[in-house]
Amino acid sequence: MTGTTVTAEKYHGTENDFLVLPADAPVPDRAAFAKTHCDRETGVGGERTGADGVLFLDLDPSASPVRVTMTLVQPDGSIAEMCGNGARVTAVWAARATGASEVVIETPAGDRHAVVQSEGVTVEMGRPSFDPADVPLAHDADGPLIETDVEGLTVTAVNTGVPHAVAFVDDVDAVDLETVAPPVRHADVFPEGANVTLASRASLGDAREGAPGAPAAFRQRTFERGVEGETLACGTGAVAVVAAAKRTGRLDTEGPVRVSPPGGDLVIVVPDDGPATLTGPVEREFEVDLEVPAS
Ligand SMILES: N[C@@H](CCC[C@H](N)C(=O)O)C(=O)O
Repeated sequence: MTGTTVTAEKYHGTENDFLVLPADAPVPDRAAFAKTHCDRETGVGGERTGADGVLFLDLDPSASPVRVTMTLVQPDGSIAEMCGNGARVTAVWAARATGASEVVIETPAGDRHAVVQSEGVTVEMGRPSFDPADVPLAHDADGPLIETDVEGLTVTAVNTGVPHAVAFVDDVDAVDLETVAPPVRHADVFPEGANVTLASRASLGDAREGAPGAPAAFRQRTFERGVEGETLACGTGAVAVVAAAKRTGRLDTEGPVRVSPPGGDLVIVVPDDGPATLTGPVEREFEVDLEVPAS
């Protein structure tokens, strides 16, 4: 350790939790910073020790709408192309800094438009793609991967900013995700790896008190690449559930769908021909001074 500290903020979106730092914070080795402070046993303190990643945010308040470049450094030091819950956190962070309710978030997966309202933050998530080149799938894959066995799990592969292998099961809680997911996450068919997302139908009666109403509902669990474990929510995963449900004939709607990971409730819209949206709550937890590891 150098003895240098930086002030970070801790946020979560439906319990997918992140440290947030301005991009010009003096952190020469971002991967080392994320590995140190995201560790679930020895990382940053708080209600839950550690975090699911560090968001380095570069704000341009003079743009109209304001723009933020979002870089998510994950607990293993990798950089994710997109993060739905991280984008919601980014939008709230930018709104607090500028007073703006509309924010454009620049990500490696493209620009994402976000709107911050008291009832939740909505992020435009782009169009889900099943195209093998977009997921991406291995070059010898002969078409999209739809309801296909991969390492014992029947999955549908879709890119919603990052790759997801979605498996529909009777009960997400009955699956030992930490055992089932790693072979799929590392399967040869996914040359860049994949997040592994489980989904099962939920009845509307399962809605938590105060949850936004929606005509169809799924429960969701996701094992995330980069975290290398289950997170309490995954926004790109929630969009992947709805996109895969439509693609496999389980759902036929352009309207809102409630998707409930363990950390809360999200509302997803996947139009037949247009960008998906993700809506959900964001909370700012605290501010903390953290040591910067030597580079
Ligand atoms: N939690 C995120 C997804 C973050 C990226 C993922 N771990 C990957 O590497 O693909 C979300 O809310 O979308």
